[in-house]
Amino acid sequence: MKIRSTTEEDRDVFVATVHKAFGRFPETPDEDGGGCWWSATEMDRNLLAVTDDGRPIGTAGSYSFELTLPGQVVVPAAGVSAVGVLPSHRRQGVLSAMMRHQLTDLRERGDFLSVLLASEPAIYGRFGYGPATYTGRLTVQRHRAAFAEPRAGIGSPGSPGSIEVLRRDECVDVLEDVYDRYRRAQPGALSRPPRWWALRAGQPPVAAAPRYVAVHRDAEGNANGYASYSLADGTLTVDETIALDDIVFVALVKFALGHDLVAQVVFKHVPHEHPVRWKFADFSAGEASHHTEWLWVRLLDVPRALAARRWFTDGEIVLGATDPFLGDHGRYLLTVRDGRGDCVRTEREPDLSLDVRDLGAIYLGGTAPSALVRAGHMRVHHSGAASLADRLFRSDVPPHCVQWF
Ligand SMILES: CC(=O)SCCNC(=O)CCNC(=O)[C@H](O)C(C)(C)COP(=O)(O)OP(=O)(O)OC[C@H]1O[C@@H](n2cnc3c(N)ncnc32)[C@H](O)[C@@H]1OP(=O)(O)O
Repeated sequence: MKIRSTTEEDRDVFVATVHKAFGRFPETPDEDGGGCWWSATEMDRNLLAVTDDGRPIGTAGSYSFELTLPGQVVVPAAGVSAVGVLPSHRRQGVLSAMMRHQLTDLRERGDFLSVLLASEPAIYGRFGYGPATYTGRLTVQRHRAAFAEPRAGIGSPGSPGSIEVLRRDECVDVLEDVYDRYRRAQPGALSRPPRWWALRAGQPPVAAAPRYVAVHRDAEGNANGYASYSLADGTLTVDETIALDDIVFVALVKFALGHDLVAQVVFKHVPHEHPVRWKFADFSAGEASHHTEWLWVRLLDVPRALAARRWFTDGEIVLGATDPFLGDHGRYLLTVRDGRGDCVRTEREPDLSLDVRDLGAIYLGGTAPSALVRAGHMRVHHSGAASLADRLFRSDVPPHCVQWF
């Protein structure tokens, strides 16, 4: 078996192989490639595993995304996707070989972070990825959806905005623009490169499936939020509610819950701790479900990654980090002053010892280090180390990602 990089000429064989691995059939693309999740794949970043006589048996791709870090820092991140090994060739180390090849390639390209969505959570920890953002659904029965008066008087119904209902195809430019402004301010969010919108790749509302979109505008008529939705059998399902502030978010939630001929509204991608649940007079009006990890993060260069994000508490910590898959072990001194982190290798004794996968999990501030200490995955070397790490690694805004890739 050998692993090789692909070019545009390999697109058909790459697409056929990944579909065979997933047991699915490639949809026939329409004229502009609409609706095919794989259409935006970047063939100069992909790998193909082939047998000695040249038959393809495995695939691994990566997109050139941007990721927003705590403190609204936007950095490049490789979005690993389209990973598959033919059912006839599994559990023989093909994926492990592709992961090693891919991580080495990404480092050589200068990437210091890679991210993915895992088809099964058991797969990627061994390769150094940890779950860093979480998502869930909020289902609200309309008859229970009375709103509480804001006790501080902020965000009351009179917010001077308007909503227009458009078909997805009538407002793609608006969606692209609002999403882009949203994701730059939201830790954990990924870019949706223009190519994704042009090719209608991914899932709705990027994919061209029929959708209505409630576009929210401010008093000057500038779009500052949207909710893309569909309605079937009395359930209105919102794919994503993207808002530039909380007042717009609530306006879109109210819009969805005000829709006639609807018994319940399912809001996808609303994390369980989202403040919108406090907006209901009955706290339990919104039923949280489908809580799951979403974006997995892998640090490819620990000092660069730690120096890239912003920090919200001054202090210093020594991390003893092991990277069993890439055989890279080290002690790192992180010093935070005025929001900036400086990270260097050190000989000092660690406060905390951890696997690089757990560093990926805590990196965006969405997983508390103390949870991983309590789970027995991180070792503290003195009694204050877990709370020190909790204070340091938290994010100003909880990380969240709605992008599917
Ligand atoms: C980011 C994405 O694209 S997610 C999509 C991932 N792809 C899929 O889910 C498609 C269907 N599945 C597959 O194609 C394959 O089963 C893969 C890609 C998940 C695994 O490929 P393989 O070549 O079989 O993996 P490989 O043999 O290298 O396994 C390495 C280790 O991971 C373990 N492993 C691999 N897949 C799984 C799994 N699904 N669940 C649990 N453990 C797994 C193996 O047991 C092995 O463990 P070991 O080192 O202790 O022996």
